[in-house]
Amino acid sequence: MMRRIIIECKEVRFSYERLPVLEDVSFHIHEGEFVALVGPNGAGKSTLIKLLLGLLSPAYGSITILGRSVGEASHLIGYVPQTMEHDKVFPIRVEDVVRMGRISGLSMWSRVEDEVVLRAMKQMEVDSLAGRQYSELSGGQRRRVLVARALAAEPELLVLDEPTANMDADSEKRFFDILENVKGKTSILIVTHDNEFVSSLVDRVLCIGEPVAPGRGRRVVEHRVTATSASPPELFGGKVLQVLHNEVLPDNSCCGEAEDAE
Ligand SMILES: Nc1ncnc2c1ncn2[C@@H]1O[C@H](COP(=O)(O)OP(=O)(O)OP(=O)(O)O)[C@@H](O)[C@H]1O
Repeated sequence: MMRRIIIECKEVRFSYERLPVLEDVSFHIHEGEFVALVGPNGAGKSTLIKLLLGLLSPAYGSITILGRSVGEASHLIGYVPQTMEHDKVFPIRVEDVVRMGRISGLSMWSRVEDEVVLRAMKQMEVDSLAGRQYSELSGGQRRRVLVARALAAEPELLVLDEPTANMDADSEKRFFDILENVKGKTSILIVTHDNEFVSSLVDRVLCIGEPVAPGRGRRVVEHRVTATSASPPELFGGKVLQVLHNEVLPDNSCCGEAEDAE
């Protein structure tokens, strides 16, 4: 049995007016997979995320979420943006921020809703902060609360855009340690430069590579993180990457130690 494909990009091409950004981008993310999206500055990571969220539309190709169009199914994605402004004097408790992830929870308070909110807070280890004011938290704690809010919506895919940007090394390590609680339970796509921590967590890496030809858009190359392959040498946080080609994974092949691709 094959794992469910949560999101699938097929031959996607996108340009901003005359600036080609992405071309022939094809990949998919399976249920429970933890995938990193990496690439040099300006390569098109944010553009790809906006395409997945339906904020931009491909000029060519298609993106589907559980077989449905992005327009129909973008609510199945829980998105945590890189920066989120907050009103420093607006009084709101951590638990209420997380509860905002349950849109129906605001109108229909029920025990099930409470359980989902509590579970999301526990997953991100912010349950002990539930009664604290959001504005009084550290940057790292706030970031975890926002991930908990996204998890409270029980998304099929959690998209995190550079979640550890501007965090100190300790908070960053704690964030990735805690994110391990979520691994395997929700599919995760993380945009990151933090190769060292992520290499121990991710199943696959999507690298936005070189333009397909001078003056054209860039392609995405898929890799699987594996410590066992003899070559190529160190490429990603001390682990070895193996190039994959849109491989459909069998049911038991992700969320654990990576196995050989071919
Ligand atoms: N709204 C826009 N209009 C025109 N060009 C844009 C727009 N947004 C981004 N670009 C350009 O598209 C290219 C890809 O940008 P994008 O923000 O997707 O890259 P990125 O990989 O997320 O970069 P970074 O790592 O610096 O955040 C860049 O050349 C950027 O200048």
